[in-house]
Amino acid sequence: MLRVEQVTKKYGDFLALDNVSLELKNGVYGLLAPNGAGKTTLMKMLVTLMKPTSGRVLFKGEEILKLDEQYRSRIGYLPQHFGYYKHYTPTQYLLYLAALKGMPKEAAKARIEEVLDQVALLHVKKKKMKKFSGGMIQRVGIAQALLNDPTVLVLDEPTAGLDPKERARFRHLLSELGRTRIVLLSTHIVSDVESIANEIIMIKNQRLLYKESVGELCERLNGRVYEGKVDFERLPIIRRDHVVLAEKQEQNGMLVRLIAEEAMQGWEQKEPQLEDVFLYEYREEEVS
Ligand SMILES: Nc1ncnc2c1ncn2[C@@H]1O[C@H](COP(=O)(O)OP(=O)(O)OP(=O)(O)O)[C@@H](O)[C@H]1O
Repeated sequence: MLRVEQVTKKYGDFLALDNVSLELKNGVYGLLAPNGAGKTTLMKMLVTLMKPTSGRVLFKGEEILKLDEQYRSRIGYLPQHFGYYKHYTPTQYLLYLAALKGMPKEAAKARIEEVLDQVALLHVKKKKMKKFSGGMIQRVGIAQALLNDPTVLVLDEPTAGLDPKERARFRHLLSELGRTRIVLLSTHIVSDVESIANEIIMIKNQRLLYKESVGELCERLNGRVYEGKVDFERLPIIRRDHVVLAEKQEQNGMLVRLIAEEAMQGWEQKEPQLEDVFLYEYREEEVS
C-alpha cells in the first residue's frame, strides 16, 4: 500500500538515509533505532514534509508528492515536537485543527469527542492544556493525528513522556488502529513495540537493516544468548571477549547476559528477546 523505493536523503554532504526500500501494509510497524539513525528523516518523507534526494514513495502505486492533498488528507502525523496552544482546551485546539483541515464544524465536533475518548481525555476536554502533564499533552498530539481517521498514521516517538499506564493504554490503541490502517511509530524503547508491532524496521549505518517480525528477529540470535554468574575478577575478560547485553550485580559477583559464538560451559542458554537484538545490533553505537 505504501512503498518506499530506493530512497536516499542527504542534508548537504551528510548522508542521513541510503537507498532504503520497504513496503508497508495494514498493521503496526515499529521503527526502532538509536537516536540519530534517521527515523525522523524517513517519517518526514512519508508524510511529504521532506523530499527524498533520490528515490520515491508510492501510495497505492502513485507517487505521494504527485498525489499531494489527495494523499495528505489520508495521513495522520504526530511530529516529535508538536505545537499547541496552552491556553486552549483540547476541544478548542482540535476544532481549530479540524477547521484547518477543512472539516465541517458539526462533523468535527462529533469526531473530536471520539478521538478524545480514544486517548482517554474526554473528562478534561474543557480544561486548558496549560494544566496538563506531559503525557496528557502527548495524548492530545495523538488525538490530533487521528482526527481525519487516517489510512496512514505516522507517529514520531509518541510515547515520550507517557507513564507506564499510559504506555500500556497506548499500545492497546495502536493495535486496534493497526487492524485497518498502516501505523508506523518510531521509538528507541524496545518495550513500546515488542508486543504490538507486526514488524520491526531497524536502520543501521543509514541503511535498512531488518524489516521482520519480532519472532524472526529473535531467531537470529537463537542459541547465542547466555546468562551466567561471573566473579568480579573475571568480568573484564568476559567483557573483552563477548558482547555483553546486560549485567546485574548479585552477591559475590555479577549476573551477565551475553552473546556467545560458541557454547558456554556452565552457562544457561536463554531465549533471545528483542532487547537483545537491539543491544547486539547497535553495540558500537550510543544506546539511550
Ligand atoms: N536538517 C538537517 N540538517 C543536517 N543534518 C540533519 C538535519 N536533520 C537531521 N540531520 C541529521 O541526520 C541524522 C538523522 O536524523 P534524524 O532526526 O532523522 O534521526 P532520528 O533517528 O529521528 O533521531 P532522533 O530520535 O534523535 O530525532 C542525524 O545525524 C541528524 O543530525
